[in-house]
Amino acid sequence: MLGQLAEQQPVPGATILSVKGLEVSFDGFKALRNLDFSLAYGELRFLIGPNGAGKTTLLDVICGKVKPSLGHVYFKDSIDLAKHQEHQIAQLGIGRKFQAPSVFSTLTVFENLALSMKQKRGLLSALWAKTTSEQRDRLHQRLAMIGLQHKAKERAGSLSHGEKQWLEIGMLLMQEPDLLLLDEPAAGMTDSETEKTGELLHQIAANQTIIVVEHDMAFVRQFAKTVTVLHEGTVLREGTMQDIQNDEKVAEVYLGRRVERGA
Ligand SMILES: Nc1ncnc2c1ncn2[C@@H]1O[C@H](COP(=O)(O)OP(=O)(O)OP(=O)(O)O)[C@@H](O)[C@H]1O
Repeated sequence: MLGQLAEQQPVPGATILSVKGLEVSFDGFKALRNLDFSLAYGELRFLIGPNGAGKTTLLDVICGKVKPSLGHVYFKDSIDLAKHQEHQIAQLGIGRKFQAPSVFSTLTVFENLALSMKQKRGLLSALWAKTTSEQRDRLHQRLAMIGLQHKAKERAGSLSHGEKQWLEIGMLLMQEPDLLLLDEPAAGMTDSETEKTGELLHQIAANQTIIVVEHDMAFVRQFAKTVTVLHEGTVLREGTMQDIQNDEKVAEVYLGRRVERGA
């Protein structure tokens, strides 16, 4: 059942995720309130907002970590995500990456990717099993995409922070998710790593849909097409970065709250 749903074909321009009237309550405190949000296949959507706006909570609801008290979250039209557990949602095609990179540091870059491949085998058998030529092709494609071909045989622990982040994105991609949820993917990166990360996100968005939670406004300005601004648990504004930058209400909620990089 889960597998069948996950294999539905994407319809270009159609909605992959639809959130309506979402409310999340933590001991009576409404972290999200009456939140509506929708996303089309192939979008690269940036989610911004001041501290405590509800960005992480929204991602937590989408990946099943937090359950809503009201409203609904539909994936690919008919899948009610609130009814599924976190591991089922991952199988349905939603991949989440948290801010800190988590890779197997004593394994090589290639082994980390191979372990993450979508497969029915367990972790250990996946490590020892021979990869097929089709699988090896996929692994090399991903290695090239994340720019780590030359480091395939190096231990992941020896990579720079930025490289570890790309490796983890590559590992997520090996699961072939339709929707990726990324939490501040460029945090702590050098300027050139940040640039490469933005380019990588655009490459990924050619085939998959991405939501990026981001605080770095210079990064958002450079790479975002559509931005959703959250404030006090609901959507304050949505539009192009230019619209958002010229919006008085957005300026007001940000004012004095954060020193922006490159602002
Ligand atoms: N498990 C929890 N229990 C109680 N309150 C929580 C919990 N998780 C989040 N909150 C509260 O919900 C609100 C939204 O938090 P959330 O982490 O989603 O915001 P955010 O926009 O991601 O903020 P930041 O940019 O600082 O990470 C905050 O006031 C936070 O303190």
